[in-house]
Amino acid sequence: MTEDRLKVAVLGGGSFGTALASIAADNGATVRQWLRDEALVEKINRDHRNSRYLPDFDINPAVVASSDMRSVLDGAELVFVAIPSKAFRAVVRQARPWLHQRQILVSTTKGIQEDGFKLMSQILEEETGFSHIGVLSGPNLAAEIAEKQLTATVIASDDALTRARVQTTLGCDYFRVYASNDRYGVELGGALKNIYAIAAGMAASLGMGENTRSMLMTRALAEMSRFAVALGANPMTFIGLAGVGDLIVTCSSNRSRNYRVGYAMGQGRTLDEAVDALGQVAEGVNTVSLVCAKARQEGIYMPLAEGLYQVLFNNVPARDMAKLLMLNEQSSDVEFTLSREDVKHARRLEGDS
Ligand SMILES: NC(=O)C1=CN([C@@H]2O[C@H](COP(=O)(O)OP(=O)(O)OC[C@H]3O[C@@H](n4cnc5c(N)ncnc54)[C@H](O)[C@@H]3O)[C@@H](O)[C@H]2O)C=CC1
Ligand SMILES: O=C(CO)COP(=O)(O)O
Repeated sequence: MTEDRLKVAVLGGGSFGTALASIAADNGATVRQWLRDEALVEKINRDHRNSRYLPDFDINPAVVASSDMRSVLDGAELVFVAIPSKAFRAVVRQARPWLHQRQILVSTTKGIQEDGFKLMSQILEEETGFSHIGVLSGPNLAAEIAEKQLTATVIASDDALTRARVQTTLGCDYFRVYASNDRYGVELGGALKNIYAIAAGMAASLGMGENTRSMLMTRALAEMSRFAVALGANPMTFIGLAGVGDLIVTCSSNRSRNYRVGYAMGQGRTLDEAVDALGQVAEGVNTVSLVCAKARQEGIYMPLAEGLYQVLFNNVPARDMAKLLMLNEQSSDVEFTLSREDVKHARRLEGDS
């Protein structure tokens, strides 16, 4: 009967890759997980725990870890790539000899590549030329998934087979997989929200209140949507799980690594100290630089992202920046329901005042 089971490969031995591997195994798939660290491979296969990234949770014992990329990908029909954005392309290139047209490739990574401002599924497309490509994104703290807390996610792809296969492979009584055909919007939402999670962590550790957090999240959503519209994406996607849903969870939880970086900085740590103490990837640190550069280049108004950039990289104290922003911004509330002309007009008035 084993031959009938779907074969799933997960590239990446971090917390999210591990949580997804375990769900797929719970659902009856044959799951292999690739990671570089031999010692961790042995521990996962022996103890059925990822002691480095998810130490408190059992993994389904059917998940087999390996550092041999070829054996992990051999026969895999569905491949999840859960590798931080900085290493994403290199790992896909390493995998390329064992990838083939019929496979479904899904990125779970919420980041942007500097060169060409590429999202991860675009890298999958460029490196393989395959047609079954998707993105998994949503309010998905890995530790909560491992706890089997009720969770929802989005599989976004213009390919119906990719959407359906991921829904059946991961969907279960605690994990709901919604489908979207807006791959770009879903992926952009996941990357952008990390910026505001850092700002929310910072605001929390500076003792700012719930009104502040609510304002921050809502204006973040306006800013994300504005950026998305300027890049040709559908802002309506941002009112779904992969936009506002993910924004809420990462701006509210100290389980979010981006939030934790902001929190540590609010306590007086430098960016380097905060990132070192985390010991994992907080994609928002890199994303804020790339998004601000893009926004400046395209003339997109992004005061929150720009303010965070100044705090992170130009030593502007967070509290001073918050005061400055309060004086700066009094634009329209729900901007993406306005015409672009109205938005420009409001912006001109703001500039005059
Ligand atoms: N952890 C979470 O709660 C969630 C994470 N994500 C996204 O998933 C992506 C992966 O995240 P996690 O699994 O949490 O990552 P992680 O930070 O826990 O671990 C990343 C994994 O990638 C490996 N890695 C790093 N550089 C590598 C390289 N050059 N070659 C091979 N392997 C390398 C690390 O050794 C580690 O196994 C991130 O971009 C994140 O945005 C998405 C949803 C939830
Ligand atoms: O994207 C996430 C939850 O949806 C995880 O956020 P962090 O990368 O900030 O931990």
